[in-house]
Amino acid sequence: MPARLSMPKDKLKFVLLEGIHPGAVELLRRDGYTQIETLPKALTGDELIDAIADAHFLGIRSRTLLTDAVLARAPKLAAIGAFCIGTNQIDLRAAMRRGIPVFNAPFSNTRSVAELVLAEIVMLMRGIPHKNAALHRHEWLKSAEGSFEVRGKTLGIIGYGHIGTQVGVLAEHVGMRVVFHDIVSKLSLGNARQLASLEEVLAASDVVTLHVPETAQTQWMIGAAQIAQMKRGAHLINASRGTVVDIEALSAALEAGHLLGAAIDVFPEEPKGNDTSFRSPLTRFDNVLLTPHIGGSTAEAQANIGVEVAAKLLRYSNNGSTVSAVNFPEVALPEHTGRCRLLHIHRNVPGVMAAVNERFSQAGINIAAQYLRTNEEVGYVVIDVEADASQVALEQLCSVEGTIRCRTLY
Ligand SMILES: NC(=O)C1=CN([C@@H]2O[C@H](COP(=O)(O)OP(=O)(O)OC[C@H]3O[C@@H](n4cnc5c(N)ncnc54)[C@H](O)[C@@H]3O)[C@@H](O)[C@H]2O)C=CC1
Ligand SMILES: O=C(O)C(=O)COP(=O)(O)O
Repeated sequence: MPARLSMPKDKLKFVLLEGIHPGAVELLRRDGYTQIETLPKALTGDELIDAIADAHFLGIRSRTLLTDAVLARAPKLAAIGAFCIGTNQIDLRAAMRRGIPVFNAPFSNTRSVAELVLAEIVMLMRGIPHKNAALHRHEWLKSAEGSFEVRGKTLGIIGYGHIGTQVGVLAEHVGMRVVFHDIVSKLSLGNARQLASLEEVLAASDVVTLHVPETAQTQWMIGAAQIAQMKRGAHLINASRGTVVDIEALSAALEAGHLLGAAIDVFPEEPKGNDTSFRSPLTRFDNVLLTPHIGGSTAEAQANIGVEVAAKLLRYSNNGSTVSAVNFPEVALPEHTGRCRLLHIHRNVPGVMAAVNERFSQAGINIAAQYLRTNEEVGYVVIDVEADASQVALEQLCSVEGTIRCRTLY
């Protein structure tokens, strides 16, 4: 039996994990939603399953793993908000097949990451992490050895997307030369140059910074062989995903003095919250600047993300719009004042739309407007009918073969 949702706002439950900004809660409340549960950390296992068992909308950040098995335990889930950029923590295809659109904030924290990386470039080139650690141990290391200006040095950017391009622009402002590698041919900003391969960028750079998403291709893409291709005395920055760099290989290169330093913000395994301790082979190196995945954690970014993603969930809940969903056919919709709106998510197989229209016609329901978008696996059709036909229309829709999910908006 496909999921059928047709409820007033105060019956719809939002669960927001991982300390999502209060601005999101405020926006939802202002719109009339009252059932909003918030938690400051990520959940796993039974705790996660219990928390989302009766949720209609779920908000997470980078830490909550939503596998198909987890999604299967949330039968009422209508949409997911990733209050961050990365969506690798969600099985997007499984969510799509279950009729659940996923929304994120594709650039609300871009600038925050870029600023942090710029600061790290300067800190690393001056050997500050090492000198700072020494001073905390009462050791005075006044020396120019291993300390360089960034002006005239080469920055290599791997992944020249939203963040990579911003980093490049900021780095040029302090006089750096910028080269980059991307799997896609990209418009170079400023004087940045796209080189022919990853190897060329690694070999040319004094600092290499990673800004790729987590994919099958980027997993462990920087290992012993790639680090060996970097210049002796270069620095590595990773504020992308923890699985992009082989930490053992990085440790070995630091131990051997091949790399002079590193700044690492993301780790293969990260604590679920601030009440859990952090362990990494990198904690033993003074010349490694470690930060607890805070590239996007600024007041500005979090406030913007809170409002942006909450607004996308609201739009989907109130109006049915899936514009900017990362895993779903995108349907942009006008207001449906005075009418009833039906949302129907179905498997994209021949005959579904014919069956929908036939049933409406047989039941004498007049369709005021119809909007359809499909991708290779699912179709999303939104149908506006006169308000008094809503119940019959919903019955008809839900019984169409191929239906994944249907819902009414008033
Ligand atoms: N540390 C933190 O707090 C934050 C980390 N992030 C991470 O940064 C990543 C990048 O963010 P954006 O720049 O907004 O993403 P984006 O999608 O705008 O850019 C990613 C770029 O990487 C390229 N790329 C993909 N696979 C590649 C490969 N195998 N080799 C080379 N290039 C490849 C893409 O073509 C694209 O140009 C996010 O996916 C997220 O994982 C994002 C925000 C905050
Ligand atoms: O936006 C992203 O992809 C990030 O990595 C930031 O994650 P966070 O919201 O800090 O858990």
